[in-house]
Amino acid sequence: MKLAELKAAIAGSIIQDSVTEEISIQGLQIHSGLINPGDMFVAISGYTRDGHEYIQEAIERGASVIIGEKPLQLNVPYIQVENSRKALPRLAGAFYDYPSSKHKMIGITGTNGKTTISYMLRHILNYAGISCSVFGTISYIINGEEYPPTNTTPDALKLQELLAMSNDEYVIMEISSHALEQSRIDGLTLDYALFTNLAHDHLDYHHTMENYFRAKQRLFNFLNQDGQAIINSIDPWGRKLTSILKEKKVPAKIVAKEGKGDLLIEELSPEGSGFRVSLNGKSYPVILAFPGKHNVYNAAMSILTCYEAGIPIETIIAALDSFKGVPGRFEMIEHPSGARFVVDYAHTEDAIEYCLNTAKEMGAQKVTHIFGFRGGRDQTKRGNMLDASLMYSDEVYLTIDDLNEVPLEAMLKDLEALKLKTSSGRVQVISDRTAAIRKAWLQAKKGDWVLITGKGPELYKEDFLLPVKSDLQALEYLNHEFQAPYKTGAQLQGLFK
Ligand SMILES: CC(=O)N[C@H]1[C@@H](OP(=O)(O)OP(=O)(O)OC[C@H]2O[C@@H](n3ccc(=O)[nH]c3=O)[C@H](O)[C@@H]2O)O[C@H](CO)[C@@H](O)[C@@H]1O[C@H](C)C(=O)N[C@@H](C)C(=O)N[C@H](CCC(=O)O)C(=O)O
Ligand SMILES: Nc1ncnc2c1ncn2[C@@H]1O[C@H](COP(=O)(O)OP(=O)(O)OP(=O)(O)O)[C@@H](O)[C@H]1O
Repeated sequence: MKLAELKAAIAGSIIQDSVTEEISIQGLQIHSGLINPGDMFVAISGYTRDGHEYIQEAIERGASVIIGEKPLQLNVPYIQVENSRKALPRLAGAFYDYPSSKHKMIGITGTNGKTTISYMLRHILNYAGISCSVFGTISYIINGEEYPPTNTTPDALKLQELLAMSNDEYVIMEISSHALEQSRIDGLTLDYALFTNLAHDHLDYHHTMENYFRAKQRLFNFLNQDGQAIINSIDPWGRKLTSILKEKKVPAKIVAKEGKGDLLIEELSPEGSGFRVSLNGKSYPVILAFPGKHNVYNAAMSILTCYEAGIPIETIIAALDSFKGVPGRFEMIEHPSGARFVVDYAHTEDAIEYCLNTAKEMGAQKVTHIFGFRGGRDQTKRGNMLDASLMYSDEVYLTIDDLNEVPLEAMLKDLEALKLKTSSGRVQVISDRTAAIRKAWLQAKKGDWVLITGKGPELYKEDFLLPVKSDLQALEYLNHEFQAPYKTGAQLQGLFK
């Protein structure tokens, strides 16, 4: 691509431009280590590092043009812009020929439910014969192929590259508040923008709930002219957003339980697997083999979005009937005794409440909750998460999700301090996550439910006692070992010491 075309995309934000000759740009990169000869390198001042410090490496690797935001004299063509992070989506959009315009775009934001809704939407669209890509926390699915994700929302460069790769009609994107703050989706226009809910999370980054909410609101600036907001107004922040959008005259459709709404949830069965929705004055029964009231709300958001996209309601309901669930979200495993083990990705107070409450409503007689925290991230939510856990469980094993470079001793000290604060006598700190799972496995009896939350399908970053890499693998391992006929109880005890 010609440099002139890329410069046109950032015209207005150029401060200094030493390049007069026409240059052909082979590729665009933000990481110096990925530069090939003839590429443009965009230096970004980051949160942990400064991309400008890697310009020399980029030049050595053959970068032909550098974009940055500092006044520099270089021996290669250099363009100084006001803000490199904001210039990046414009450059990337132009480089990949504005690929979002070739797709119907659905963006989903909110603290919880984004992944679940994106999987439900994909399932319904596919059922209706419509192809779609998904970019989110679990994976990037494009043209039917799965790719490991970098971030929940990819950076602006990766995002445009993925959009260009996709031949799918629809693209469903989870859009994190970080992405909205960091201009990752600048330049996109959305056909549908969904808001699920807001709960205490990521305050290490946003500091206050109001800031966090403001970041989420930005999503609705990306709606195209005919675009449609879809809001879960069962959530109080959703109701607040509805009023804000109304004032701004942004067209919004509303999911509600009672009162006014474009889709009303009626007659919710206690554990949530069966419910009715009312839409356009008609009432429809929906069967969802994926438990939890929270998943009813997710299904309602998906139904309304697909309905707005023109899929017949009968098709949508038939599709949901065969929806099997989402990896690591309320995944149930039966213990040989008949006890239930559940692996779930809950990592906020409200998600814990929903999950534990679902177990109660499904008949749990005793609930053991195994959960932990990620080192270095929002620590202000920990106490509330433990309170929520104690409200709905009989026994809590506090453990770790991953250390994230925090020393184990420091993490254990925090866990012990939390335990002391509760003074409930129902909390045990077990630093090794798999030891906690094993303890619960050995004690489980019919009627017991054990919920293991926080990691979902994610792989462990630490090495634990059991030779496994995830919560689900730990359960498979225990199931296998304890059913293997040639091992005596004593041998097994030895194995796990
Ligand atoms: C705090 C944060 O959000 N950081 C994000 C940010 O990183 P950054 O730009 O500050 O990167 P940096 O490491 O400081 O480096 C600065 C620049 O130097 C460049 N560099 C660096 C090293 C080198 O050798 N050469 C080089 O050129 C880098 O490519 C970068 O351009 O921009 C990067 C590109 O978009 C993101 O990958 C990165 O996400 C980090 C990994 C992260 O953990 N982010 C989390 C907080 C996040 O974004 N999470 C949300 C989901 C939240 C949720 O709902 O659960 C998400 O969307 O994933
Ligand atoms: N609508 C909802 N309301 C509250 N909690 C929910 C809702 N949907 C899912 N959850 C809980 O949140 C967890 C994460 O769900 P999901 O992965 O769908 O959310 P997410 O927004 O994609 O989260 P993340 O961005 O952290 O990946 C689930 O395992 C469940 O415990």
